[in-house]
Amino acid sequence: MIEFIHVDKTYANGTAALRDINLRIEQGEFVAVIGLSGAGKSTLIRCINRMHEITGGTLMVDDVDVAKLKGREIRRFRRRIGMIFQSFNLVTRTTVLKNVLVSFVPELPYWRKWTGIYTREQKIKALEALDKVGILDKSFVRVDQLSGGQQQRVALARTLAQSPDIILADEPIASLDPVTARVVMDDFKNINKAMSISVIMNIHHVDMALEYADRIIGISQGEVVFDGEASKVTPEILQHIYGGQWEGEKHD
Ligand SMILES: Nc1ncnc2c1ncn2[C@@H]1O[C@H](COP(=O)(O)OP(=O)(O)OP(=O)(O)O)[C@@H](O)[C@H]1O
Repeated sequence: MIEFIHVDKTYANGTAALRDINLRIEQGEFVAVIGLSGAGKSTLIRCINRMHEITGGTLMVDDVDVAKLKGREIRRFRRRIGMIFQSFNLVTRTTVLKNVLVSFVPELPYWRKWTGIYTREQKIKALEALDKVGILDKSFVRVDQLSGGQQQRVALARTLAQSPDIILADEPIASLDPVTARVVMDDFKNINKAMSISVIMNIHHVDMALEYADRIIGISQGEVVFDGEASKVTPEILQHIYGGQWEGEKHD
């Protein structure tokens, strides 16, 4: 469970990105965070794994008070939380399998880190993760020979291999065409449902958010202005979230 209790985030330059956020996200939910550019979506997501520090309130992940973690505890805590970015963050000049195996590096003993020797179990786990996202046949292909959608699936497999409880996804389909975006969203949904991994996704494609997520959190100027089931979202609610600037989905 993720719980925001009166959470504020003010950046060093004085920008108040999050104001008095109160949220409770249960294990296994698929949540889409929507709102105008600059509303605070990315900040909200990145506070959960402490890529950003909150400046007020309390943020709990299960029984962990995230702000109180120190040094090695932060690294251990982050192992439970996968992060997917718009830009995939892969090493493109090496194979798919090696990119997934990288997720085990923090667990390796010192000497194995340098030699890059992974155990049989780790290799099997990596291949299983690639199978789950449907690209097992690409395991020995170099990442730079894959399409954008396939690369995002490698990133997803890398995250899955670390057996996370939560996946944070920061605009994961922003650079993909609509057909490929749908394939990647299907992967997220399958993983969410089959493995009960919570997915918290910051997404600009409102139609995709409404179709795939169970719950929508609408953010405007750092505040939660809507929190409810995706099926209950109306054009009026979207107008409210987007400050009257909602004109329907643009497909480009
Ligand atoms: N490192 C930073 N330092 C100062 N201000 C920041 C920083 N990162 C974000 N901000 C500001 O905080 C506010 C929220 O930004 P954030 O990136 O969370 O919005 P967002 O809704 O994710 O936007 P987008 O959809 O464009 O990614 C914005 O006003 C932004 O300019």
